[in-house]
Amino acid sequence: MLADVDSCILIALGANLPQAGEPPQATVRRALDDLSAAGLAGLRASRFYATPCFPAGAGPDYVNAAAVAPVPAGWDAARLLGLLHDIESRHGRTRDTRWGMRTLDLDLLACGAAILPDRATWDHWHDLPPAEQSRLAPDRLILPHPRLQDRAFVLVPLADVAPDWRHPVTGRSVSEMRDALPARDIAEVRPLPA
Ligand SMILES: Nc1nc2c(c(=O)[nH]1)N=C(CO)CN2
Repeated sequence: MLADVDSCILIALGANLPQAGEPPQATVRRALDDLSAAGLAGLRASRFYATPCFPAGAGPDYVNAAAVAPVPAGWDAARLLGLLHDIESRHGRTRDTRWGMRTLDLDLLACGAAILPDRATWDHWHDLPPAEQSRLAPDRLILPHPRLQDRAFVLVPLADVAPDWRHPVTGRSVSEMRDALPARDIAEVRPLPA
């Protein structure tokens, strides 16, 4: 268990298209290595999971994982987001592909207990439809991620590495948010053999 989950970043990883002849699982593994090599010392990764594409039928099954790492000294959320975008592009991610198809998707879920851009805006934005959120914050610097509490393919892996992290707005822990999801959603998130 990490000493202080409040000073950690939480990252969600997902991929459902092969990249350079390698299956999604290999891309996710490389992305984790890239994150460590780029300065996220002490990064810890979840197990890998096979998950049905959301929305249903929009593409092949995903491989999803999550990672947690202490925020490196002097780094802010914008620098972290820049790094995630860099690693996505290195692994063939283009920003115009269809929503259900990704060679690699790295989402910054949270940066410690930061609420960005600020509490009042977060309260307003997080209730908006996802398309409207993306329009208002194209760089996705709404933190915590507005859909963090909704998705089993995010919360099940995240509970492997940060079950006790608490959402700074709602006060709910990762394991509480996971347990609030429909059992059927959780059952669909299947651990892959190591
Ligand atoms: N199961 C699953 N479905 C998705 C995912 C994902 O990571 N996992 N990411 C998406 C685009 O961000 C769209 N749909």
